Amino acid sequence: MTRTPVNVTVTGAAGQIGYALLFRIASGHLLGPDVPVNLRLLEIPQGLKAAEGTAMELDDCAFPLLRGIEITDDANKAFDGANVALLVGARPRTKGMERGDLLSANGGIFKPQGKAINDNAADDIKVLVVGNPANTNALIAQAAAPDVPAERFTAMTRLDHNRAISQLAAKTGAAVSDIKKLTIWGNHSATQYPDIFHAEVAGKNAAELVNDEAWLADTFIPTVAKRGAAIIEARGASSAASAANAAIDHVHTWVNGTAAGDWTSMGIPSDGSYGVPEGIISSFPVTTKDGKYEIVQGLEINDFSRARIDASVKELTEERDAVRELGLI
Ligand SMILES: NC(=O)c1ccc[n+]([C@@H]2O[C@H](COP(=O)([O-])OP(=O)(O)OC[C@H]3O[C@@H](n4cnc5c(N)ncnc54)[C@H](O)[C@@H]3O)[C@@H](O)[C@H]2O)c1
Ligand SMILES: O=C(O)C[C@H](O)C(=O)O
Repeated sequence: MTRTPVNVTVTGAAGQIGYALLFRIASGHLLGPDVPVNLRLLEIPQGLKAAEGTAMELDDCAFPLLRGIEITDDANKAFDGANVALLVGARPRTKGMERGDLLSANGGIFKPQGKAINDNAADDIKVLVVGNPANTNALIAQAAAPDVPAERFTAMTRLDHNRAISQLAAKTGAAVSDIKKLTIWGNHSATQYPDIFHAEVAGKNAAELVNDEAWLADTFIPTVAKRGAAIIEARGASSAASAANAAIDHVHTWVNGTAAGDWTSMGIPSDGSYGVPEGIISSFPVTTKDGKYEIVQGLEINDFSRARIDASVKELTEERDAVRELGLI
């Protein structure tokens, strides 16, 4: 049976994440090995020529699943009929710059893109915001798209989730595939809280196995939360291949489901669960099935976790208030 191609729009297609992302989408890693795709690449006018070069390379791969590529600087065209939108294009943080500084610079990008999604995308559109500050950019885009169900707007904390798995595997000597039920709470920023109290390492509770609160507080949490800055310091540019990989993981899991006995982390509009104010886009533990996600309920939150979740949520509410004052939501 021939499947109808899925329209996947990528903004910032000529950037470094775009370059690491597009080839994996076209080769079937985003949606599955039997799902054909049409790529729509949105760039600013200065980025169009480089996007055309990337499209030439995509052609040269002769990917069987890639049915078409369109390149444009017009958001209405880029999101026309889009089923999946990866909002990557933004101004990356550079050395010494705090993510809060990016709010106004990036707000101007995500409001019009949210409106273009509202007016043009397919009814089943799923949006992942990667461009920083990702959670609040997702909120801006979502607020500009009142006709799209709010839960379709998500922000990427999967890179943080993957980083935390890798650090925990290194500490315990376990394989990454043995680590389950890890959670990133809050903002994709240095205040995020990677939580191992419910995580399992080969079926054993991770926090009990590690049994080292000093390592948790002084090594694990800061290493995961500041990894983005450490990569900028080392590479002179923000993470690209690992970010693209996490974007692939996020959408693949959203569409294809979480494995039994595991969950993932996604930045999603809060429904008030775990005391996170309704409406802000915060990272939660979620399971996914049939293209929908649900927050994992009933987890006991200890005092150590509560203080850290609250701190990250406070930052998110401050970002929301700031963009509200700027008239962006
Ligand atoms: N959420 C995460 O985990 C995570 C991880 C890594 C990077 N990021 C963020 O992803 C974003 C992109 O990173 P990058 O390294 O690819 O940056 P980059 O500068 O290499 O590429 C960004 C691209 O976006 C384009 N662009 C800018 N404004 C645009 C607009 N209005 N419409 C369409 N395209 C536009 C630029 O022309 C450029 O080609 C940054 O904000 C970065 O901080 C997020
Ligand atoms: O913080 C950044 O700008 C870098 C990126 O979000 C990352 O986590 O690698």
